Amino acid sequence: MEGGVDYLADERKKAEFDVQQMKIVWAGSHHTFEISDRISKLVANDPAFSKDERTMLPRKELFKNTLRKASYAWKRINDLHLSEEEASQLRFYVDEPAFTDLHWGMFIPAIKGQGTDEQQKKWLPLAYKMQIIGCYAQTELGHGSNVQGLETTATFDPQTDEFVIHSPTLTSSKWWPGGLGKVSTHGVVYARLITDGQEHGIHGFIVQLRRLEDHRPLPGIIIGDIGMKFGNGAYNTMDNGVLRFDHVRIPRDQMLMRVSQVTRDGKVVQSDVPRQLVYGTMVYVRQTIVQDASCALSRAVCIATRYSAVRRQFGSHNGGPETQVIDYKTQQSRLFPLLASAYAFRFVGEWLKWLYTDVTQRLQANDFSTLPEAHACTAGLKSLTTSVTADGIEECRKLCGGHGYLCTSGLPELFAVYVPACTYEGDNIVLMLQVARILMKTVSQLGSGKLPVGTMAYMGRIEHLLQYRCNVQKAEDWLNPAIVLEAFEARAARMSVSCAKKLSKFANPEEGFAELSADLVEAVVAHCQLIVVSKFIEKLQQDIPGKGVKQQLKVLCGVYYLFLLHKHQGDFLATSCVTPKQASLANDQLRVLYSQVRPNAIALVDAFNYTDHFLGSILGRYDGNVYPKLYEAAWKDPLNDSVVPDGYHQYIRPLLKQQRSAKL
Ligand SMILES: CC/C=C\C/C=C\C/C=C\C/C=C\C/C=C\C/C=C\CCCCC(=O)SCCNC(=O)CCNC(=O)[C@H](O)C(C)(C)COP(=O)(O)OP(=O)(O)OC[C@H]1O[C@@H](n2cnc3c(N)ncnc32)[C@H](O)[C@@H]1OP(=O)(O)O
Ligand SMILES: Cc1cc2nc3c(=O)[nH]c(=O)nc-3n(C[C@H](O)[C@H](O)[C@H](O)COP(=O)(O)OP(=O)(O)OC[C@H]3O[C@@H](n4cnc5c(N)ncnc54)[C@H](O)[C@@H]3O)c2cc1C
Repeated sequence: MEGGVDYLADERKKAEFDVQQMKIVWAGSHHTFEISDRISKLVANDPAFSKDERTMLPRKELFKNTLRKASYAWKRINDLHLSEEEASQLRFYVDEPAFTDLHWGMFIPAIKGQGTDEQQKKWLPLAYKMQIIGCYAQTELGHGSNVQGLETTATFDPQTDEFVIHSPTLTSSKWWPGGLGKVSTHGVVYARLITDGQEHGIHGFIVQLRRLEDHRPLPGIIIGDIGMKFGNGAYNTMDNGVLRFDHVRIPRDQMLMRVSQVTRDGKVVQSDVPRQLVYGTMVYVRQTIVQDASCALSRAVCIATRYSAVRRQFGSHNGGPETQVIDYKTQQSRLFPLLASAYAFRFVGEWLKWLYTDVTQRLQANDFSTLPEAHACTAGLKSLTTSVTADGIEECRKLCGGHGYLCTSGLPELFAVYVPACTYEGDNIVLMLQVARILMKTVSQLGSGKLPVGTMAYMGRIEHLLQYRCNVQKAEDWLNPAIVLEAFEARAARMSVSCAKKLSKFANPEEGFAELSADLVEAVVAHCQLIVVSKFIEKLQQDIPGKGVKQQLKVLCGVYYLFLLHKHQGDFLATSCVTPKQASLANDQLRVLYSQVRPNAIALVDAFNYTDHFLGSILGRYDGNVYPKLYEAAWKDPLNDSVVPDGYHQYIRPLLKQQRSAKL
């Protein structure tokens, strides 16, 4: 803290709950809090992990710096004998996208999920020790969303017992895989399997890309980086790559064979495992992306909340201090729903992690029954949470006024790094449409006696939900979770049923689906919001220790669902789930809740336990010492290295001279 002064101390004194206990709720457990707290400080206190100049560095220097940090991080992980959990926290707090994300986050999970026991035994030890570095090479120049449209081929050659990996067209070039451009030695490459002239769909293959001796591409391989991406610094620390194969040969046992096997004589044998498991790595990563959304949103909210308490504009009485901008109701109505969303996404992310772990255990026991539920939840929640988070970061920038636009606010880089989350791991609309298919299938089966399960179980009460009338009579009734849940269930069910009815009028269901796709996406949003609301309410049913902690979470939960109700009141009114009067009462109650959040706002963002290093924001500093630090930082800009700028003699002086002579 600057000179020990805490400019936000008065704000911190207003807190009505035990912040330390809230930190544990946010972290998930004492255990995860302890690891996250220790590792974040370890990173923050190590100058080798400084990120001060990231937005100023030219690409080559930026990238080399990322390599240095990744290699140093690996050294620290080994020197300190960190566990897998600690190592992953260390990478997280280093806070710089790098090839290691894809190595640990996709390459290894792909081998674990789609490789046979022997393949895992052979490849995983090498990958765990980073003796090989891998990427996930699925997307191509011509196709990303449409995985079945990928063009790279893997043709089995029975003569040599090898696959021939080939890029037959320009559009079949692999394009986008992170870590591919300059670093990876290996990739899990997705390609169309061809044996004996017949196609057998998309499969994953482990392909060596670069020589381990000198890092040069293997014969037949062209490989490079795809170029600069959005923003300074930001995601440009990542070497997203392009890759082409010219008849590259790999041994047969490098096809990932858990889902299907190719025998020595070229026969394709399907195992009991459903073919969708080829998409399994994406399910895993989508689930981590939901958890990551709460991190990114909470970061932006932490910056905007602290700065809103520091910043004063207008409202001085008799020469007294001006009003803190956080006290403006408009500021609260934009900021507090995002604060509540950060907590909501945290809890739904926690639940999704549980769901994913449960599905994985079932898969190991050959129980595939919950795979569609896992697919629907990860796809839908990934879309919902990343869209809200990307928009939320931008809203936080606006909430910080002009200073939010400075790189030193941390918000521009956070936005630039985050916004591709709406696209990678499945374009958000494409994923919503996947959920729409599952919703429509569920509605169509309602009369058949097959009861919907999991997050679709509410559809089983369809008769009741179609008859439902909300009985809210006064604003406080909206604090009753049972009333809220039913209103959200009825809205989601009615929107789905309405789409299903319209769909049934089309002779060709695919045509109908395409025609109604915008309405379907709205129905999916309603369904996914219901999941988030219900998981927040479930969280509140747990035993949550700590003075005032549960009460604060109840307030945030109320803010979350009432804000949604207000924002989407068109849906609620059009489906007759609430009356105009009830919608207005919901908004009255929302204002009451905002005033309850206000004294706790700073403590609620302190509970994220972010170090100043991780936040990387002068506006979000823990001590609130914003102005002197902004002023100081301006002088560090390279443009201020000299009083007279480079180019003065060439461009400014002749201009000024010309104006002088024109006047004379
Ligand atoms: C990665 C980093 C992770 C951790 C790093 C560690 C530390 C860092 C710290 C924190 C980071 C935390 C989080 C991550 C943050 C950053 C991430 C960093 C980098 C990002 C990497 C991004 C990588 C990629 O983008 S990889 C490429 C992803 N590509 C896609 O997602 C493509 C999208 N398209 C598809 O999924 C499919 O093609 C489709 C589903 C749209 C269509 O498929 P198909 O043509 O087969 O069509 P359908 O007929 O519709 O479907 C057939 C049936 O299959 C079912 N289905 C579809 N998908 C799945 C699935 N995934 N699982 C199960 N089932 C599925 C479908 O329902 C149909 O079923 P039915 O019963 O027959 O009807
Ligand atoms: C930063 C970043 C990192 C990435 N990392 C990797 C990686 O490591 N490995 C990898 O393999 N890939 C990676 N990708 C690729 C990524 O997975 C794809 O870009 C993503 O899946 C979207 O596919 P697309 O680019 O084909 O989009 P497109 O499908 O071309 O989308 C373009 C537009 O068309 C719309 N659209 C497409 N299909 C439909 C439809 N059926 N109905 C309605 N609208 C539709 C979309 O909504 C979108 O608006 C990365 C991408 C980015 C941006």
